[in-house]
Amino acid sequence: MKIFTSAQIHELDKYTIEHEPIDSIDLMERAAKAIARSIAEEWSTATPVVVFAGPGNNGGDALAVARLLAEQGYGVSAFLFNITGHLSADCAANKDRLVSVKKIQQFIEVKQEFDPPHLDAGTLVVDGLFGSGLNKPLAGGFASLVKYINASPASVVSIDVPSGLMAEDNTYNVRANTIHADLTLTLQQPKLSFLFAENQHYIGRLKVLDIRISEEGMAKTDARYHIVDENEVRPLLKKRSDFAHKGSMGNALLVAGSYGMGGAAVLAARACLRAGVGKVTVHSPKCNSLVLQISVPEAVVQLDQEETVFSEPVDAEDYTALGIGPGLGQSETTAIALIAQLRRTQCPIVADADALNILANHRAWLQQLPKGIILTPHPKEFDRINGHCADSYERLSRACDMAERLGAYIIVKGHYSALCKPDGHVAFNPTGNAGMATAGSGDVLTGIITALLARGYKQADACTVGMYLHGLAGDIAARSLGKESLTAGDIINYLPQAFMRLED
Ligand SMILES: NC(=O)C1=CN([C@@H]2O[C@H](COP(=O)(O)OP(=O)(O)OC[C@H]3O[C@@H](n4cnc5c(N)ncnc54)[C@H](OP(=O)(O)O)[C@@H]3O)[C@@H](O)[C@H]2O)[C@@H](O)CC1
Ligand SMILES: [K+]
Repeated sequence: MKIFTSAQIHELDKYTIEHEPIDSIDLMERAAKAIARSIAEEWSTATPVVVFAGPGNNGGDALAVARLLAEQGYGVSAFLFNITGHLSADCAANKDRLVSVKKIQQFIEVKQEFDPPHLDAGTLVVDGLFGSGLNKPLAGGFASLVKYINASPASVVSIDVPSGLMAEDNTYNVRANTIHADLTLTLQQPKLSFLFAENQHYIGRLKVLDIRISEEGMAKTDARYHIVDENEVRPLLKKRSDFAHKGSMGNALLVAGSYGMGGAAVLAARACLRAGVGKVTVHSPKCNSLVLQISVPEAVVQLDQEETVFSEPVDAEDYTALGIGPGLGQSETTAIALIAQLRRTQCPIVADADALNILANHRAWLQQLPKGIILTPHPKEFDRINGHCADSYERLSRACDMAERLGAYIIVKGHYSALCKPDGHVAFNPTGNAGMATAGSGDVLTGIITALLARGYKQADACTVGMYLHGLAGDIAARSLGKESLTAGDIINYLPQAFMRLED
């Protein structure tokens, strides 16, 4: 699903009006009907409803919803904030329609002074102050109103966007002046800012309402961001030839593990095998010899000359992919071996965990990374490499810049892991759950992506399929085991079911 920016949504709105064709007031009515329907599904007509409408089309939606709910028998009070004396055309038209409906309990157009209504726990507030047209932080009376609503025990439904939240960049926004919704009914598609962890408590539950924005318009519009779905992943999966043998299914090299961190190498190797690779070799310090041989008998173990750390680059000529970093440690010996390994390796590479921490300690080396390298930082690792980011939007923007600058694929891991590609596009992964926030989960992802690269998937496809499978395996595991008890090993154990689901 493409994620359009506010400016693009505005254009698509116009495109739909011109090409469907439909009058803009009728498109608003379509949106309002979908919103009123969703409200009626959850709140009975016994619920007192207080609607707060702003001067733009978000307010227009809200006034139309007020009318529709009043017609259905709800007790509705509506407040329209017209401080500047200017309403959008469709907001003004809906004001007139609302006033002409005699069923509304109370309608007040606020021009100056405002005496807020009492909001108790049984009240439903419909927040239609601002949507995708918010262009600066809320201040003054609007900020006070938002704080008043947030402090009340009432339930809050936000139309399209919780008022005060920008649809994309909230880096310079005033977060205290943002509605905390229980439910956000967003139109057509989630907004970019909804995908960021720090915004979840403003949005509450999210429901996306289809208002039939022109399919043709959406297909024609290039979106920088999109959310991956199963239909995109299925055709990317490589079929196994009946004549496959282990030599034709990829030869992966994992450079992983140090003293006390042999488990990371084990997890990456097991995940790599479960992701369908023909052969895996694990290069690890001598101390991990036994643990690897016993835990992953399918893997070839290649021992470093050192007892406890990775110290010498490996000849990677015969391998079809390299995964490097899990449990590697950050000793200076390892750092030097790492950069030498990255420089001399010709096959596709995924670098994770301590490989990223080492790069963070030697930022000048970033320029020497081979083009097409895949980096898989979690937010803290990314900030270590790139410098502190104030929020997820800033981190995403910087990750995009870095991906373009280095010609790299950067997966910033999170609830919606974001794959930033060198061409500036970003793919968000929708699978996965909070149970996967557990040690070793990242090592498993590294193993999966290494396997896919080794099998011949292009970098972007290996990342997309790898993220999706990793999350899907975690989701299937969580259904059987619950989120609390989920371990990284469980993600590996459920990979077969994830593959089978996609191959169905
Ligand atoms: N395709 C779709 O998805 C459809 C979308 N629809 C709906 O349209 C909504 C977008 O409507 P919109 O463009 O009119 O913007 P909206 O959010 O109402 O605000 C604009 C007004 O707010 C003002 N303003 C801005 N910031 C401010 C601030 N900090 N403090 C004070 N004022 C501020 C701004 O004034 P300005 O600064 O421009 O003078 C302007 O007056 C969208 O969210 C959805 O609900 C549906 O109807 C149908 C199809
Ligand atoms: K809103």
